[in-house]
Amino acid sequence: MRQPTVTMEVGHDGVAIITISNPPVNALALTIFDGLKDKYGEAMRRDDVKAVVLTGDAGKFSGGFDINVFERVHRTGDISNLPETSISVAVNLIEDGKKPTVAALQGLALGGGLELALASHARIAAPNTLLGLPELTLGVIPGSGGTQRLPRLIGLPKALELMLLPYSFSPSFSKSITSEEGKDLGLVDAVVPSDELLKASRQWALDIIERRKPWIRSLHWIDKLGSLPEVVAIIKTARQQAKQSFKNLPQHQACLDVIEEGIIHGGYHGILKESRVFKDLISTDTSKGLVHAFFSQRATSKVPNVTDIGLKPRKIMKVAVIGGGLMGSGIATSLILSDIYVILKEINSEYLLKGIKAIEGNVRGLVSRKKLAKDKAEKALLMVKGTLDYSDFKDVDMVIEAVVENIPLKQKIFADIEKACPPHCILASNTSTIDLNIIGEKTKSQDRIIGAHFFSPAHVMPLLEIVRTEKTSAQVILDLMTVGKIIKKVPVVVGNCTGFAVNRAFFPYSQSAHLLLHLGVDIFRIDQLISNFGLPLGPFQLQDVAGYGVVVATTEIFRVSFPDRTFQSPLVPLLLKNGRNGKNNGKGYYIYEKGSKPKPDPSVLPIIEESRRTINIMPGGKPISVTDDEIVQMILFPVVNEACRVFDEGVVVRASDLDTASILGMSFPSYRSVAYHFHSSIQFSFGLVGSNETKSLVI
Ligand SMILES: C[C@H](O)CC(=O)SCCNC(=O)CCNC(=O)[C@H](O)C(C)(C)COP(=O)(O)OP(=O)(O)OC[C@H]1O[C@@H](n2cnc3c(N)ncnc32)[C@H](O)[C@@H]1OP(=O)(O)O
Repeated sequence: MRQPTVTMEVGHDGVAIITISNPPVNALALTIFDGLKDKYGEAMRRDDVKAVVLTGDAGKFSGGFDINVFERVHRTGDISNLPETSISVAVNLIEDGKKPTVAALQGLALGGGLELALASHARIAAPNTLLGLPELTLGVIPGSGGTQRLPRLIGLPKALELMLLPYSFSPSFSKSITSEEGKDLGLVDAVVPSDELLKASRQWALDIIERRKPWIRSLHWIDKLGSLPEVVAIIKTARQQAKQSFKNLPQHQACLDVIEEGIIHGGYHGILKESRVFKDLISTDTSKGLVHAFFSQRATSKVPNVTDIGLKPRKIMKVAVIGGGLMGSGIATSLILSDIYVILKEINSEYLLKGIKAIEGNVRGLVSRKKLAKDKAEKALLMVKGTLDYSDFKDVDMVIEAVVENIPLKQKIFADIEKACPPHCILASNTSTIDLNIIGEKTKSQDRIIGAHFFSPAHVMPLLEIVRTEKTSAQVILDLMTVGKIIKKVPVVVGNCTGFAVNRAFFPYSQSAHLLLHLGVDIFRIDQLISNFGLPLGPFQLQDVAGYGVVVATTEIFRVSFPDRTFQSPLVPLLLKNGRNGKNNGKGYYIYEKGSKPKPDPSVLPIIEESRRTINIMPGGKPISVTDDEIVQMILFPVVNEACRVFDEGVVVRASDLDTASILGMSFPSYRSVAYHFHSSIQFSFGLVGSNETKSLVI
C-alpha cells in the first residue's frame, strides 16, 4: 500500500504545486498535515516561490480528514489522537501565509478537504467536482474553519443547507454540490476543463501576486453575511427546524451555536469555539454510531471468496422482472433509472398495464419531488417493455421474480424461466422469507439461483439484501452485487434462512410489541416511544403500512421456523375479521388523512380489549407497570438477541453487515448503532458492533 505523501514541484513561473496523495480519496491522514507543514515551510522560505497551488493526486482533491483517526479516538478514548490543524494549517500556513494559495479542485473536495480550499485565497475547479461539508453525518461539525468560512463565502442560508441537511455516503444522494453550482454561489472562482486545471490555477495565483485578482482571506470577509438581525432570525429558524428533523442529534444545534459565535464575535473566535465543540462532539455516542455506520457500509463490499478471488463482474444489460405489483414495479423503476433495459412480465394485460402505470407513477413522482430531471425520466421510461409470455426472455441476463409469496407458484416460475432464459442468465427471487433452495427445487440451475431482496418502496429504499445458498456461484453473487451498486443500492450479502438477515432479526420487533400490548401497555405509547428512539415507524404503524394479510402470513412462516419464540397474538386475525386491513383500506391502528400525521384510531381499542380478554395474560388481570425505557428495551433487546443468533449461525459475514442492513432496510437510527447498551455488565451494540460477542440473551 502506498504511504500518504505530500509533494512539491516548483515551476519556472515561481508557482509551487503542492500535491496531496493518499489513495483512494486523498484523505487527510496525520502524516499529510506534517507533509503540508513541511512543504509550506519550504515554499514560504524559498525565494524562487511566489505563490502556491494546492491540489490532490489522481483526479481527486480530498475526501476530508482521515475518518480512521475518529475511529481510533472512539476505540481508545484518547482525544490526543486528534491533531490541532484548524489554526496551525488552515489559518497559519494557508490563509495567513505570506504567499497566496490557489486550490485546484477536481473529483471531490469534501469535509476537511474543502476546508483547506476555503482557507485558500481562490478556488479553481474542474467540471463536476463534488463539494460538501458532510461532517454532521459523522456526528461532528466541520473542524477546520468550515463553519466560519462557508457562510462568509456563499451566505448563511445556503451554507446552513450544505452543512445541516442529510448527506448519505453516496455521491448520488449527497447534499453536496457540483463545482458549477459552487461557481454560481461564489464558492468557486472559475470552472475550467480538467486538462487546464493546473495551468489556470497557476495563472490565477500569479494574478493575485500581480494584484490582477483579489487576495481574499475569507475568514475576514463579511459582505455576504447580512445584517445581525437577519442572521439571528435565520439561525433561530434553523434551530427550530433542526430540533424537529434531527431530534436526537446534538451536532446540529452545536453547529448553529458555533456559526452564531463567529458571526457575533468574529471569525477567529468562531474558529476557536469550533475546535472546542468538535472535540466535545467526537466523544459522543452519536459520533461513535455514525462513524461505525460509515465503515460498516463500506465493509459490505468485501465478501470473502467472492470479491477477493479475481472474478470480474459480467455486464447485465437486460433484466426481466416477473410481477408488476408494488415490489416488481419498484424494482423495474430502479433498473430503468440506471439505464438497464427491463422486460416486465405479468399474467394478463390488465395487471401489465397497472404495472407499467405504477412504474410511470414512480418515475414521475421523482420528477415532481425534484429528484430526477424530466428528460432523464422520459428516457428511462423508454427502457421498459411489457410482455405476457416468456418469448422476450431469450436474451435476458437476469430475471428477478417478484410475485406473491406462494411456494408452488414460485417453483413453477423458476422451472419455466430455466427453460426460457439463456444458460448464463441469473435467476433471482425477491422473496422476503421463503427458502431459496425450495424455490429452486424443480430446476437444475441451483448455482444461478439467488435472492434479490429489495425493501419497499424498492426504487427508494437503499438496501439490497443478496441471499446466497450454499450452491449459488461466486460469479452470480458478484454480478448481483455489481448490479446493486449500479442501481445505487447498498448490497449486503447474507445467507439463506427464514427471513434472511433483516426480517429475521426484526421478527421479534412486532412480537414483543404484541406481548406488551396484551400485558396491558397502551399501543400508542409503544409506537411513540419507539419513534422517539429514532425508528420512523413504531411496530404497530409498521403493521398498518404492511397490511394485516401480510403480517399474518409472515408471522405464520416465523412460527413454523421458530416455534419456541413466537408469540401467538390473536389481535391481527381479529382485526382482519373486523374488516380492517391497515393503511390499505383506511382501517388501521391509525387514521390516515392526506397532509396530516397519522392519528390514533379510538375505534380499534374495543378490538384490542377483546384480544386481551381472549388470551388473558395480564398478571392478576391488571396491566403491568413499566417505564418508558423498559418498553424500548423490551421491544429492541429481543431484536438484538435475534441479531446475535443470525450472526452465530453465519447468516452474515460480519456483525457490522447486520448493522448496515438494519440501518438501510429498517431505518434503524444509525446514530444508535453503538450506543444501545444491554445490561450494565454486557455491553451490546445493536448488531454486536466492534465485538466478537456472540452470546444470545433472551429476555
Ligand atoms: C476536520 C474535518 O472537518 C473533519 C472531516 O473532514 S471528517 C471527513 C469528512 N469527509 C467525509 O465525510 C467524506 C466521507 N467519504 C465519502 O463520502 C465517500 O467515501 C466518497 C464520496 C469520498 C467516495 O465515495 P466512493 O467513491 O463511493 O468510495 P468509498 O467506497 O466510499 O470510499 C473508498 C475508500 O475510501 C475510504 N474513505 C473515504 N473517505 C474517507 C475519509 N475521509 N477518511 C478515511 N477513509 C476514507 C473508504 O473508507 C473506502 O475505504 P475501503 O476501500 O477500505 O473500504
